[in-house]
Amino acid sequence: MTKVNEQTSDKEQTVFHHVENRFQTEDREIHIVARLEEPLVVVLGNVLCDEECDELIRLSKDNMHRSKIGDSREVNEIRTSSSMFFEENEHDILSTIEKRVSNIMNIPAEHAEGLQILKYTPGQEYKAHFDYFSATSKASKNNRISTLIMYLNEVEQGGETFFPELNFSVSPKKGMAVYFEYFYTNHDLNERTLHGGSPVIAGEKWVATQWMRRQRVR
Ligand SMILES: O=C(O)CCC(=O)C(=O)O
Ligand SMILES: [Fe+2]
Repeated sequence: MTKVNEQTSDKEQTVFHHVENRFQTEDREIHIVARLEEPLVVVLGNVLCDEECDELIRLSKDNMHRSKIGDSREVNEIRTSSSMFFEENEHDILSTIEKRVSNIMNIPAEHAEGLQILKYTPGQEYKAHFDYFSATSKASKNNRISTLIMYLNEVEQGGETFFPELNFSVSPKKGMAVYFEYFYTNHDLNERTLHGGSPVIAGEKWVATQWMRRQRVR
């Protein structure tokens, strides 16, 4: 009993500081649709307008490559989708979105990796994984601390973002997003952010993923 009490009073610090049902970024009102407290997972609405979603897909369409993961950058069966990264501010629309995402995640844009676009066709998936790098990898010196996955289209069937340790999944909905963070001192909490993309059953699935690093990257 005492132990449980100790744990609740030692609630971990979070970076995401929005508590209202709706909050304002420089250019857009964002809606909080659902939240889980520890680890913090927040479902957000009204993150991108339809035109921004369409434009991100249009701009990346011709540059999609079979996804590579990890330090070795090898093609791996863990992720069967196609992907690409934008360079920072490569297009006007990116700087707008970059600022908004930085507001939402409450981390300066200098900590942001290039926005990643992922495309899944039927049968393609992203098996359960962590977004942070393992302590033994070079990249962990400036590790990722939080993720925002933005849904760019309506998926006919399948393609949920699932969190197996939390018994929780988010169905893709155009313009919405899911946020989570994993820099907690309690490593069990970080490990509970295990997540993946379920196989798409019908239609295509497009997402834009923003990862934030602990220190600046530019
Ligand atoms: O496609 C999804 O729902 C998950 C994507 C993901 O986990 C990632 O980009 O790190
Ligand atoms: Fe991920």
